[in-house]
Amino acid sequence: MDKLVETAIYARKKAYAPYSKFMVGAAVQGKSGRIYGGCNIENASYGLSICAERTAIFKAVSEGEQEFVAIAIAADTPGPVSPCGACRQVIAEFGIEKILLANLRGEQRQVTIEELLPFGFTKGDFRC
Ligand SMILES: O=c1ccn([C@H]2C[C@H](O)[C@@H](CO)O2)c(=O)[nH]1
Ligand SMILES: [Zn+2]
Repeated sequence: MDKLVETAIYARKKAYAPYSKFMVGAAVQGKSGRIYGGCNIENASYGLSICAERTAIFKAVSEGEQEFVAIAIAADTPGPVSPCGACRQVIAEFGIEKILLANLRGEQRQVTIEELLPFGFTKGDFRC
């Protein structure tokens, strides 16, 4: 199995999801080669919860990584997990080209950000 998917599955085990009980893991690889894992972290004030994808990307950025090779996302879903709109927007921000969606049954699908977020808002939209 792809190492990035394996890391996402491992990161999922750390999820803090007492409310939804839906555990998600992600792993992003920076151009430096380093891999950063992330999990979803929920809150009693539900809206403050953060997804696994954004945890992983924000961890990486806070470590100085701003260019990425790929991201993998994994959850216990019937098919490969589909990231939420907020995470699609953050993936688009960093132009991550290789996006691997996976589940725990070993099903995997590679998609592009254009497929996930067609006609998305980008920094190009407010530069005149
Ligand atoms: O791609 C996804 C979809 C959902 N979640 C989290 C948010 C919330 O904690 C829980 C249920 O939506 O799953 C993620 O982390 N990533
Ligand atoms: Zn999300």
